Amino acid sequence: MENIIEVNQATKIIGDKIILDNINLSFETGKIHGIIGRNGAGKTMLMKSICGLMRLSSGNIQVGKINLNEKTDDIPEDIGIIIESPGFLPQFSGFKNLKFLAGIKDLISDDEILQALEIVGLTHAKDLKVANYSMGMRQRLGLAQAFMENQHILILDEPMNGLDNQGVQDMRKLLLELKDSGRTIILASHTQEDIKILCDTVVELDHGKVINKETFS
Ligand SMILES: Nc1ncnc2c1ncn2[C@@H]1O[C@H](COP(=O)(O)OP(=O)(O)OP(=O)(O)O)[C@@H](O)[C@H]1O
Repeated sequence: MENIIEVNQATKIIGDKIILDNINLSFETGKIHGIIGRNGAGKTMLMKSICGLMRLSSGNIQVGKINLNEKTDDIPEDIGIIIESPGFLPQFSGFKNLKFLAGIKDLISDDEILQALEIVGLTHAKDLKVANYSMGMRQRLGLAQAFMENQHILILDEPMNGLDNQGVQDMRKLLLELKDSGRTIILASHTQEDIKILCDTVVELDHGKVINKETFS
């Protein structure tokens, strides 16, 4: 299998602080890749760099055909993202929120939005205001937003945050289904069990450095 993402000597310095320190990683297509590490290790910053939301100080990240380096402003199109809590407009329904977001790129139809809502189990709540969604429903809507335009890479920073036990089980099942549909998922988590159940590989960061890499399958 090919690697859909290659991180080469990626370094990020803010002020006098080294946030990412010469990171070299490759992420194989169609797998779930875990990123672990204590608070402040650099997980979110690495994910933001891969999405093109943060520019590297040196090194580069190849995402499909796009090369992200200290000079590029490109944002890879094929990436769906959950970083921090997904923000929605609470006064509008789940469907309207997705329609609004889909309207930015205008790539998908209402039917495709409805299909994404069905996959995450929100068909029954599609017309309910997001203000009345539970935390788990918002997380599901966040996931729908991340993959509804058929993005092949999903970057998910602690998507289980705030979910109850059932919500976590449902989210795990969804992530495995998305993997089975060919997506590549990068998942930051503080939960050992999520990593054990979901991930094919895991990388551990500490102080912006890779301190351990494992491949399970
Ligand atoms: N805008 C910023 N300016 C300067 N330093 C920052 C900025 N954002 C984050 N940092 C620092 O970068 C380091 C890595 O932060 P990051 O958010 O990637 O950690 P994390 O591994 O995701 O942690 P957590 O588990 O708490 O989410 C931390 O030391 C943090 O203080």
